[in-house]
Amino acid sequence: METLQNVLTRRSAIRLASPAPSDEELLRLVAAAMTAPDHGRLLPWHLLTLRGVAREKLGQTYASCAGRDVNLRRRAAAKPLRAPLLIAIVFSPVEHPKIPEWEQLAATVAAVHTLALLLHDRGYGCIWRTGEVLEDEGVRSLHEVKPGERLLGWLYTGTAIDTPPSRPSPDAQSRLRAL
Ligand SMILES: Cc1cc2nc3c(=O)[nH]c(=O)nc-3n(C[C@H](O)[C@H](O)[C@H](O)COP(=O)(O)O)c2cc1C
Repeated sequence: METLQNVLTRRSAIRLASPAPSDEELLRLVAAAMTAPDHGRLLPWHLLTLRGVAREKLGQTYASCAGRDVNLRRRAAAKPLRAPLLIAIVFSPVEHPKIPEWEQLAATVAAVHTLALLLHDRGYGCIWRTGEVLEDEGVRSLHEVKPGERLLGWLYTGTAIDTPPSRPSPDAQSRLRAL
């Protein structure tokens, strides 16, 4: 796909079904996403894939965050099952004399968005999902998030079921001016 076309047609996909990329295909895409700009080449992030039972485990952890109400717990447990593959994003900033944490976060987001564009290029859909559960100790521990690291959410990944509603064209002029 031509780059401009890729960027213009990428959308967050809310409803996702199989197929999702295999581990092998995903590894190739992650290798390509690692070329995103990254001051100092610190690669201050890693990804975790959750498929099948791992998604169910995450659902159970969500349910325990949802309180006692059975319906709320059931709904929470089903959330990670909305896509065949969840790619968890873990931010691992390092102490660096010249590269502050915000730059490391920027590099991480650049890599994640590059991955989203590459998934789109391969015909897959995804959506970056976050929420209060990111701070939950059970969720952090399931993802083996260490002190000083931060779980940034998940790329829910698969094949988009719906055509997304159109979005307004961005008003680029309001965001770009000469000094
Ligand atoms: C850091 C980040 C977190 C996001 N978290 C959520 C989320 O929790 N739930 C959700 O529905 N969308 C989430 N999104 C997706 C945005 O809602 C989506 O990108 C936005 O609505 C624009 O839609 P588009 O990607 O189709 O252009 C997130 C996006 C980013 C970049």
